[in-house]
Amino acid sequence: MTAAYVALEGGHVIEGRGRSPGTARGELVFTTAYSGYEESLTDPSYEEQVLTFSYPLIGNYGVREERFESDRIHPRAVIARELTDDVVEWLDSEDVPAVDHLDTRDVVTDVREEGAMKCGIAVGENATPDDALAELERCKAMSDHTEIGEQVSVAETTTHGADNDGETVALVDCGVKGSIIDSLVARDATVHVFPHDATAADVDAVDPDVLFISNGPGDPANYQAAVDLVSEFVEDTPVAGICLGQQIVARALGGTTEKMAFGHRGVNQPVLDLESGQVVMTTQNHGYTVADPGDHLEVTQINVNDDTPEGLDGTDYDVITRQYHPEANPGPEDTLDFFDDVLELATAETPPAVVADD
Ligand SMILES: NC(=O)CC[C@H](N)C(=O)O
Repeated sequence: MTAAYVALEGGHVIEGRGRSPGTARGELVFTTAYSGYEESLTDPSYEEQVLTFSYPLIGNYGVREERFESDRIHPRAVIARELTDDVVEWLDSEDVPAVDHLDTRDVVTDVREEGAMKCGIAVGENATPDDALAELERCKAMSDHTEIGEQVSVAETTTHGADNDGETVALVDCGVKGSIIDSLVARDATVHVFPHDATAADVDAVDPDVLFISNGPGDPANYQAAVDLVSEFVEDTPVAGICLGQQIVARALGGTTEKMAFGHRGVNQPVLDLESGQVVMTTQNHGYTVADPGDHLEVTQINVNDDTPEGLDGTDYDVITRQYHPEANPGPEDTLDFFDDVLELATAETPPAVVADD
């Protein structure tokens, strides 16, 4: 075991036990999820962040690739009270620094009180507090990661469920989780996954029944191409979105987004559906929120803890979005029917088949 230091914005340095060596910097956030570490670590929405697990033991059921949401680990570094050897081996194999044996209650309390903050990490035989402080010094604010979409998106368009008979989905990949694509393909959709900066002509070429904006890391203000795409399509094509997708859709329709103090990350965030009065448990991972939905969207679901918008519907256009993660990986499966609703919206817009009248 080696030395490990975590330098927090403001200069406070916490000492821990080094498990996977290296230096890193990023926005310090925490998740309260007590399982699902494989899904969280491979969720592209954690790009440029340092993930603290508030649950004290991480790795107790091993590491299995079939649970991965993408092909790599996205947080820049990982902090937990206790990491198992299995998970450390995985982090080490991808050069992701890891620290344990520190009081994560202190880290979480700091983030809750001060908000998500920059941090610097140094782990290794000769690591020093100054190395961690030097990383902190170089850490950018999340909103300054203007090219973050490029870091996580596909380079070329790919197609999933090509042999399916259902709806055609044009999914804009701003850092999509694999289980979102799987949820659509399992419902017989053909999903064309486009780079985050796809043009209207690219998307038009597949004649989509619905334009779907994915989840993804960073500030929605840094995804102007996707915002423009929504504006161009929304009059004629149904639009759906998850998490970053909800934020992008709101920005495209005259709404605004803002940074939250420390965000929502966990698997037991209660959400109230304003029409049915039903509360569902949801899985979440976001640090921004829709501040004002604008004139073309209405809030249909809210977070029970802080009233922030969790679901939006179009008032003038066919639009449906969620701030939480209905694909529920990890998470309770209360919300999977979102994908049925999206495909129903898409079906409704499909012009009736022309039947020969002979
Ligand atoms: N999971 C997501 O799509 C996250 C959205 C956005 N990056 C946020 O932090 O709010």
